[in-house]
Amino acid sequence: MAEVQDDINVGKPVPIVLAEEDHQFVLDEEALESILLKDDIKDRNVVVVSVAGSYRKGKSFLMDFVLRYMKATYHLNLINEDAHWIGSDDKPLDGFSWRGGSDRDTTGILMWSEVFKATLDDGEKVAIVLLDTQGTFDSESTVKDCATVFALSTLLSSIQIYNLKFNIQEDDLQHLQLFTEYGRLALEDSGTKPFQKLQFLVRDWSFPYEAEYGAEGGKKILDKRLQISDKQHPEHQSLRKHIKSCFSDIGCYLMPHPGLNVATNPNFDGKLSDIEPEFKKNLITLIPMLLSPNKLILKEIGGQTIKAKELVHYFKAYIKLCTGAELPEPKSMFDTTAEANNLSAVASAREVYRHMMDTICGGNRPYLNSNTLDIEHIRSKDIAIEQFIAKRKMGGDEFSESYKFKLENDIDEDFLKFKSQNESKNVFKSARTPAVFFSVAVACYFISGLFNFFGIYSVASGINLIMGIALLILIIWSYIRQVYYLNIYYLKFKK
Ligand SMILES: Nc1nc2c(ncn2[C@@H]2O[C@H](COP(=O)(O)OP(=O)(O)OP(=O)(O)O)[C@@H](O)[C@H]2O)c(=O)[nH]1
Ligand SMILES: [Mg+2]
Repeated sequence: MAEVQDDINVGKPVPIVLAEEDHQFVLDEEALESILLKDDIKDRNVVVVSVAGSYRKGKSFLMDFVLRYMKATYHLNLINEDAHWIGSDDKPLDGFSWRGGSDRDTTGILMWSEVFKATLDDGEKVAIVLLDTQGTFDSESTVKDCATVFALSTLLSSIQIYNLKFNIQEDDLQHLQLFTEYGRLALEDSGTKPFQKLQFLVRDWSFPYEAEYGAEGGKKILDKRLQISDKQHPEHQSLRKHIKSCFSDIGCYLMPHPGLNVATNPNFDGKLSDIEPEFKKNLITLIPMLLSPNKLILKEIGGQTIKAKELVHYFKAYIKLCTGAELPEPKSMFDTTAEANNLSAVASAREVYRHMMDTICGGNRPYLNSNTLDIEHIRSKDIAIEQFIAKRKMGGDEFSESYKFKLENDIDEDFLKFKSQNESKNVFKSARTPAVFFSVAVACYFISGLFNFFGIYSVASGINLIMGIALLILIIWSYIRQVYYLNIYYLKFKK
């Protein structure tokens, strides 16, 4: 066993996606290439295992046991020695950095420097990559940060472990929906399920009398949580449909509590002797269940397996997409609700303005002089803005200030339309065009008469021609105007 333990010291966690101070994520291409473009790795198809979920819930701790399994199974070929991979009782746990305490530890995305080589049952030689990720919802990360890390790791992994504590709650599913939707936006729709295996992992499951620890119990709970029925609110139904449509395989495992030493002792260093035997027993079931050679899932994108060297390109492409301006910014539930409140208040206030102006200077109202129109505009605008301010909205005055500004702009835009509609009703102005052609025709008539009088018939007939053209244009102009107004009245009537 000492052999297994010592060998764990080979390899180290390498930050691949770095979290910068200004909430930007940067890919360390050199580090990524140094791991994935090794000669003996780059042409192998990859299996990518990642863990994600909220911060301080034992993700890195779990990945270190995964590492022990990987070392023993794929490095030392101890496949048949069942539980031996877990190591001796007195060895501290190391690998990906983990620790106690309430502040976040892991940031960005880390990749284990050693890629494990495995041979599948059909003889195919593959490479296994391990990722540990920054926890979501710590006090320093924005919703966008959380969505970026979660989406990236889901996009790039073939097995995503969704690490939860105590239970699968509705908000866990809502966050999963938000983050996977964000990831799905980055993908082109290929008509297939965009992601592969999602493994819910419920830590500190406290109700074994209801559903036993392990995958069987997990399935019971998962089926219950993801069940869709007609009695459910449509919001709950669509959430569940969304999750099911995103992953080709979804499983759940219920883990027992690891004991008070693990959870509360500041000097706990990961020794198995300090961990509850039930927890250890379940680690021995869980990890091979996901990662033994016959359980490995090759990473696929758009139905195609991916080689290690290609994974480098996907990392580059996805990070560019997730950090660029193309994707909409995911927001907190509060911001989203406050925004929706404010936008609907803007829309109804704008409607008030439009309605008032319509009754004053709408299509079927007579022409108003521009002074009166300006006064009516200011009056209607004031009433609309008062209504916007009076409407109850989430987010407070400061939040709604920018929406008030938007309302003012929208109203000013509407006013320009009302103004030009009003102008078109000005008989003097609208008669300007036909008047010009009419005058040309009358002038031509007299001038050609003059030339006829002096017997210069050729010039007179040229001028007659111009007169004819002017009259023709006049007729076409009146026809077009008539059709235009008939259309407007028809559309209004239809509304
Ligand atoms: N209650 C409980 N604590 C655990 C479990 N597994 C690990 N821990 C403890 O949880 C603490 C945090 O472990 P980490 O692995 O660093 O947690 P993390 O999720 O990686 O945290 P971040 O990197 O900050 O996101 C440590 O004190 C572990 O001893 C578990 O299953 N249950
Ligand atoms: Mg961690």
